[in-house]
Amino acid sequence: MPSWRKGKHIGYCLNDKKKKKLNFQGFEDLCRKRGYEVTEIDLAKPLCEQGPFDVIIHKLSDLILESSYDSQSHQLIRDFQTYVETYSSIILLDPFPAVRLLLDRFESYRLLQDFQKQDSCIFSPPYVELNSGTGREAAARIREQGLTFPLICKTRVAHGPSSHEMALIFNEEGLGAVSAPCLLQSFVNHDAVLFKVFVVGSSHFVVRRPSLKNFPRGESARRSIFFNSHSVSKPESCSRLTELDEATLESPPPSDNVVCRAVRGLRSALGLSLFGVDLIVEKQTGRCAVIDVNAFPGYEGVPEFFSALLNHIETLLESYEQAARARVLVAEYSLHQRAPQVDSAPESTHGTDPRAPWMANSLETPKSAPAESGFFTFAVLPAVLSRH
Ligand SMILES: Nc1ncnc2c1ncn2[C@@H]1O[C@H](COP(=O)(O)OP(=O)(O)OP(=O)(O)O)[C@@H](O)[C@H]1O
Ligand SMILES: O=P(O)(O)O[C@H]1[C@H](OP(=O)(O)O)[C@@H](OP(=O)(O)O)[C@@H](O)[C@@H](O)[C@@H]1OP(=O)(O)O
Ligand SMILES: [Mg+2]
Ligand SMILES: [Mg+2]
Repeated sequence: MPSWRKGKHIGYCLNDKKKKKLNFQGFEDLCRKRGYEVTEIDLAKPLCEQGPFDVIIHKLSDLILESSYDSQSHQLIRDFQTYVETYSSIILLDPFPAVRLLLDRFESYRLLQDFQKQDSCIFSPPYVELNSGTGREAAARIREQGLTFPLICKTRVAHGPSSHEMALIFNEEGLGAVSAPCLLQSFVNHDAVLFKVFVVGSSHFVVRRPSLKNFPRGESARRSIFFNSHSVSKPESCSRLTELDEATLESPPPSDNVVCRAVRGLRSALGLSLFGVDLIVEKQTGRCAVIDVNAFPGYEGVPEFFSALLNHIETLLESYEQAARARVLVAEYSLHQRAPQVDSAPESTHGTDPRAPWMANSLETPKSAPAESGFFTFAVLPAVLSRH
């Protein structure tokens, strides 16, 4: 067994629905088979009695959201965060600030707008944010921004049952029913096919799903359509809204190159390991649009999920161990350099030690490297450097 695996402890914290849906017991079994200790974390008990942990996997989205208005949840999240900060060697999948960003569509769509400026391989449909106000104000904002109907209305909160309630709006009158805070996004015709990209560390998997059918562009007299996103884009979804009115050829998926660039860019911008990106291909132009980003999605249709997750964890553990070893070497080296020279190598040897420049550079990389330079620079090395 490699040294970085020895005695390692993985904790996880998922609600019953998530555990059941993922059949998470299968992951526990896989981890134990490879020699890991695995513990389901009980948030009602002090974390320090359940650890120490090397890795913690969680989907605490419910609790993070509740923590903004419920004092008990607030305390639980604070305790969790304090624990993880105190034991900075813990690899947390995923960090709270990045998860929090995805719980708020205003935040995540702003990030997508910025992202499309850097890489035009994808676009994010234009939208307006509505914090408050009436339909009339919404109409004014839409005209101001030059958005055209149809529009899709999404709640600001991106997680939880009510966050999946949406509306398709075809005219100004329909705006009367929107309730803020929400956003109104341009509807993009895409032949009723959605591509879900499920990301696990440096791997990703593309799964085809049903999606909303095409609608004529421009304002029309049609009544608004209210729907739940889970009734249109789940593998088993069977809705009139996903039945195309016209016969079309099966849409090809976006190119590997586009998907890879989008995933790499978003992973780096978000600093997340476990997330999903919903892509659609615009019918008129063939351009690829990102319409949704989800923290720790369902991975349905990805039989390799557990092995990919464990491989990712092992990659992180191994690089943490390597970085820790490098730090020890650096510390030893500098001690050695400061120590009085007695009878060891001649002084000049220290100055020309080939390890020295490499180690100095490697330690400076995280501070100077741009965030786009990849997941390891963004998410792993800073944590590695603060580990010991
Ligand atoms: N801008 C758009 N243009 C066309 N169709 C869209 C657009 N945005 C969303 N859709 C359709 O609406 C569905 C739900 O939208 P979205 O993915 O934003 O909702 P969600 O509730 O966050 O989904 P999830 O369950 O993946 O978190 C999509 O699967 C797609 O069919
Ligand atoms: O479990 P499911 O398969 O329904 O997973 C869904 C997940 O529900 P969860 O709460 O159980 O994780 C949803 O989370 P919340 O938005 O509600 O946070 C969201 O991420 C969907 O995108 C996932 O559907 P998918 O995109 O994978 O099809
Ligand atoms: Mg979605
Ligand atoms: Mg979503």
